Amino acid sequence: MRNLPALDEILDNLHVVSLPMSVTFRGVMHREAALFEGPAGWGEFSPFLEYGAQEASAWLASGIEAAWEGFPEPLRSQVPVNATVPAVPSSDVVRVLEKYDAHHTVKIKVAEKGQSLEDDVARVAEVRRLLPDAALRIDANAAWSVPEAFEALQRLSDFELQYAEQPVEGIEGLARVREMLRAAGDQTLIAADESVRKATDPLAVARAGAADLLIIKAAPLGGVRNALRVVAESGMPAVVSSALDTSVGLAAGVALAAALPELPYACGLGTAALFTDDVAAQPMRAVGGALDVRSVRPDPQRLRALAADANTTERWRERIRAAYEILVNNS
Ligand SMILES: O=C(O)CCC(=O)c1ccccc1C(=O)O
Ligand SMILES: [Mg+2]
Repeated sequence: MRNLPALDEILDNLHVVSLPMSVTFRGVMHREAALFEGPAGWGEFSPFLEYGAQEASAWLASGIEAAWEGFPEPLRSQVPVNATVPAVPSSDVVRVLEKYDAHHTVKIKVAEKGQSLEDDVARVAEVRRLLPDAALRIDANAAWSVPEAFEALQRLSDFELQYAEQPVEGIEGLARVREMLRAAGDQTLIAADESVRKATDPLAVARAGAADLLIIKAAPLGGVRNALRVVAESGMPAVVSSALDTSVGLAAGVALAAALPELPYACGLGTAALFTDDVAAQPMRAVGGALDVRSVRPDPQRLRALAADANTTERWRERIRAAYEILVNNS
């Protein structure tokens, strides 16, 4: 990436925070993130704890873009967002939906470890019962096998899903599920997420024709400009999403959604609703099911109140050093 700041410019002004959540997501009740300020604004570095330095380096490039370059010109002033329902028991669906102020589009997590297809069907059925007119999508995070995905999507087709996100692992898997559905007369759209953001080549899915849609996230794709390039080169419809970011990271997602020539789907940028506290005085919270396109700066008092402990902070500083090393070697 161009204009890499010095490592100390990032580390000297680093704020590591731990945000409390009101519902478990990816098995955790807290989300850790490192935030830093540069001449263009604030950037976020929040790769998940199990990610290695190579994968994390794209997230650092994204934070550096936000803080040192800023974002491209927006083409719209608001972006629609979906509500996200984690893999909760169906009896908790009402409580989760109440956290969102609008429900035109809902993404439901499925295929969680330790749960059954019946749990997923019950959760989706409950959302559909409560919201007969909403657009519903599911996300399996690559957890089904091909036969499991085929069975699950056939069972779920009664609920008229807008699309199914990463039902199985891998580009071939996606292509196979899609073919099996089409052969059975099922037109459910398939979206690729992990096969874009964790792939060495984010365009391989598009080239293989393995999916109908791409899920596009600023941080794992190395920033807003890189993500825009992936969408343009793919020639595919894109859905902008995020990764349980703080409001600083969500602002990058919003900037990406705002700069895309076409935005045919509501964005997965509504997850600030799942936190009980956030770094900004005015968090990136949707109003009327949409987010305003704007910059976010953390509130110093909130940064102090949400600061992670010394060990956690040192662990994040070390992750930044390792990720930075990779960016330097690639530049
Ligand atoms: O897209 C959304 O609605 C919210 C974001 C989301 O689901 C997510 C959040 C953290 C990590 C992975 C994912 C994912 O899309 O797989
Ligand atoms: Mg996903």
